[in-house]
Amino acid sequence: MSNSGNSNVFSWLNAAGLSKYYPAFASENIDDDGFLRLTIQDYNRFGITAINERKSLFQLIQLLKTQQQPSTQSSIPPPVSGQGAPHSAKYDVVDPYMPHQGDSKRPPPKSSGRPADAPSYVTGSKIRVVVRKRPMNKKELGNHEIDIVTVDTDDVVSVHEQKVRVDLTKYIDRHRFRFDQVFDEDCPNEDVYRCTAQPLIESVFQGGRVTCFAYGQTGSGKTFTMMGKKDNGLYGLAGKDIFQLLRQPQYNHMHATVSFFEIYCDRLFDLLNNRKRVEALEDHSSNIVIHGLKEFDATSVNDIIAAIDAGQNARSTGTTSANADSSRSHAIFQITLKTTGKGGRGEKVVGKFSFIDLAGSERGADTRNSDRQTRMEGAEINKSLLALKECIRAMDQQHNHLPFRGSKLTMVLKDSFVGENCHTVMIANVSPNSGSCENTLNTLRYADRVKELKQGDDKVNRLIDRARGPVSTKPKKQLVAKAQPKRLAQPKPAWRGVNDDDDGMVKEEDNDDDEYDNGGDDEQEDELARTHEELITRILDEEDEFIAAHRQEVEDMMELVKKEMQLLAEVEEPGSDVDAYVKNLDKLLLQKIAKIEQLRKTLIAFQDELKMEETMSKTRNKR
Ligand SMILES: Nc1ncnc2c1ncn2[C@@H]1O[C@H](COP(=O)(O)OP(=O)(O)OP(=O)(O)O)[C@@H](O)[C@H]1O
Repeated sequence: MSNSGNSNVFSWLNAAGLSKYYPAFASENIDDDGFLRLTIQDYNRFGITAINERKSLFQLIQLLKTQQQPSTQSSIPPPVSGQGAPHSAKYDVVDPYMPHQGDSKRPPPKSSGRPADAPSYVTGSKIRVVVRKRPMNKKELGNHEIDIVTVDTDDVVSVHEQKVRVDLTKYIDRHRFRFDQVFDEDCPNEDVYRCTAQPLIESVFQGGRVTCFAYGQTGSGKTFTMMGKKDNGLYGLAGKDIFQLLRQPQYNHMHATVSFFEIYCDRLFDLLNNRKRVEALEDHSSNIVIHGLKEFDATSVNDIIAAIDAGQNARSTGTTSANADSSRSHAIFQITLKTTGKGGRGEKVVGKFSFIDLAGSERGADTRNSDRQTRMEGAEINKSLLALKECIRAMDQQHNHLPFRGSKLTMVLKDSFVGENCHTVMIANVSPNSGSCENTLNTLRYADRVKELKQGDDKVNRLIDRARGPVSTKPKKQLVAKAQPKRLAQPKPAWRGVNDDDDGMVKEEDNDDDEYDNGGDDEQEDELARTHEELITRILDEEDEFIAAHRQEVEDMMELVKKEMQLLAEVEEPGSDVDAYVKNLDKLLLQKIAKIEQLRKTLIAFQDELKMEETMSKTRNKR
């Protein structure tokens, strides 16, 4: 087969107003003369019933155009997304576990064709991974970018990557991933909520810890999903259901509190208290307590909206320019249910719902940036996303040791990973435009990795066990770094993808051998990247220590200055002992010199680390 006709395909489809079908055409389908060779899948996809092996693109365009007419009484299903069921039915879920939900007329969810159609948390798994595609925006359409992401049946999402061969011919590399659920660009927040967070609300009243992450590149729709417009984001929708349940008599001994904080460069800032820095500390029972974090009582969804507005405002109007960009920090909004103690005393936490709007996933790749602050942010984001994946894995596989100390993000979420009644939902948001292809693939690979390790997947568990050896309480940095693709700082390599095969079947592709069988250059580069990222983490820790040492030095100096003033006052008294004055002053000056020298020594060591980091960054960029 030839692909010479393929270069014109896009312009033909574009001219016919059908450019969105372009990703569906693999180059192999086009003959020299512009005829298509259609597979059985294509027949199904386009609803072609006449068994004719060859069909001209023109004929196909006519067919597709006919299908697009709203008035057409055709029984042909829509060709690209939402095949089979009309869209409104596609995401509607009647959740048998939520009797308060009300609308019993809703049709059942579209079958995925897999045995377990019930939510995964009902079928035993503690994690559920879904993908949400956002619509193309005006800018992307204005730039004539193509929508390369299609949402297929059976919860499969496909990315049609445009590639060029060495002989400069173009072709499409199609990557397919299957998730628990995939939402297309027309799906409203309410449906995403109904299929992800809502079925877990009641478990929070039963002592559960539920965590809902929005993951994806900057601008892919994380905030849109979490916040929505007014109160139709996941935060607000969950709030509505929580308060509705709180009004029921069996829960009248409970009340809700909210807190909102962000993690920037491994440091915590309270978004409901002027972005004050707060600390995550481990108490004597190994619980993580966020010391100084403000919690506010919430009695209605309006309180939730007000808290979110205040927090978002604090996020975008922060005093430092660096962390003013929300895509560089993780935002954590928590609704905690507590028993109401007498006179406000003796409160006990019943359950907690945590929503996390994660930092832009592509920021983790910023470890090669020329600006040190950006490199630091990138390294911390990378570290936290890797640690998060490790913790979700450990939780789902019920490992005894949870590597929550791998980052502040996992540390503050410790209680959401341990215990029987913990559930996690990850919403991987993707942008549809061709310019975001690499980031979209990275997002899907990361999410795929989280999903792949769901409990019960014996084959994968075996792979992991082989790679891991004994379980440790620290994240396997070496393993993680080795698993990085050539662009090391990307959050996730293609451990396993689902690719198209000739027969059109979705096939699983194990790339596990590649993880451990890199070439020498790759290994060297991995090693360098790992050392570099470790150095960045160390610098961040040392920065805190240095600032603390400097503060201590200033306080000590003030003490010494006070003593000097005392000496001055004494020496100015008539008949003062000048020998004692000189002796004591000398002592004080020596102490001051010692303090300054000590601080300077620390400063020089810190400076050396910064220089080393700069050199490493340059070396990595040259490679
Ligand atoms: N499903 C959707 N439907 C309609 N518009 C959407 C959807 N998802 C995102 N958008 C729009 O796309 C833009 C980017 O979305 P959003 O700000 O949520 O991205 P983000 O991933 O949170 O980015 P950042 O990491 O910068 O915070 C916004 O203008 C938003 O309104």
